[in-house]
Amino acid sequence: MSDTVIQVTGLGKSFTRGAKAVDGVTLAVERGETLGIVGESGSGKSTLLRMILRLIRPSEGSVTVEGRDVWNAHGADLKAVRRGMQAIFQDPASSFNPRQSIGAILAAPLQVHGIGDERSRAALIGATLERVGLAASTVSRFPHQLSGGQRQRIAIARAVIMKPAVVLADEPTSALDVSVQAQVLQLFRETKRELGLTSVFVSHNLAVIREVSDRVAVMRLGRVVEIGSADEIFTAPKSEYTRALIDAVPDPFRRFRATADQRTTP
Ligand SMILES: Nc1ncnc2c1ncn2[C@@H]1O[C@H](COP(=O)(O)OP(=O)(O)OP(=O)(O)O)[C@@H](O)[C@H]1O
Repeated sequence: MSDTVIQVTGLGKSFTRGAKAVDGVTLAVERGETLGIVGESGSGKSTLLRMILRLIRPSEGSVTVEGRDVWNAHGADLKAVRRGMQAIFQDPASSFNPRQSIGAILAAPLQVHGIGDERSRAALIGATLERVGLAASTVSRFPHQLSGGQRQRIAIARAVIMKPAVVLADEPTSALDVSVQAQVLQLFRETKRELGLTSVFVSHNLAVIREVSDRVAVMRLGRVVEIGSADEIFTAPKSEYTRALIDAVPDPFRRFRATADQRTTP
């Protein structure tokens, strides 16, 4: 049975100058799945994600999350929308207050939403740090004292501590070294599975998208040119554009494509 968590319908955005950044996008994300959004720089991935997140107001179309109209919610509904949807961005250094300890950074959303008392919040923060592979003593540290990978672990902790239904990630590993990137992606996947989260994951990096996605939407010039299971997209892309994107990736993927071609050749 389908259980749609995010429904995007006819979503578009025109900035004052230039062509439409996002142009008539319709898609659905089912409970527990990760939809990867891939495409070249400027294809509209971040704008689409930010419209879902209620950060950029759409010029047209609608977004519902768990049945709530994100852009027309008020009062308790709006609070539920905000709480139910958390984000992870590329560079947490810029989204963390450098003067706040990690403990304060993780406590802030709980305080804003009036969750728990000081004691239960401290326990939850400790457990969440453990979940993301960091020592409980990290609470007394500051963002600049952590590595890029550790900061992204904090970003994941800050997102999941709210027990959201949905996590939206925009290039969360793009600023990290490849080996650290792999660890953070693995943590993202594990956390997502354990908590049953629904997610949308934006990246220009096909290898990253393949690693995390159940389904993949390929964007070009503000539109979705192709959407399908990760396997379909990577082994049997329907659109010429997707094929060209995959072929443009060096080595491992070219080999991968070659194998797929052999499989489809009688
Ligand atoms: N605030 C803004 N004002 C004007 N134009 C914008 C704004 N934000 C984005 N754009 C334009 O909208 C288009 C889509 O940008 P967007 O950042 O969504 O693409 P993207 O696929 O996420 O690219 P990247 O990977 O480089 O972030 C681009 O042409 C961009 O220049």
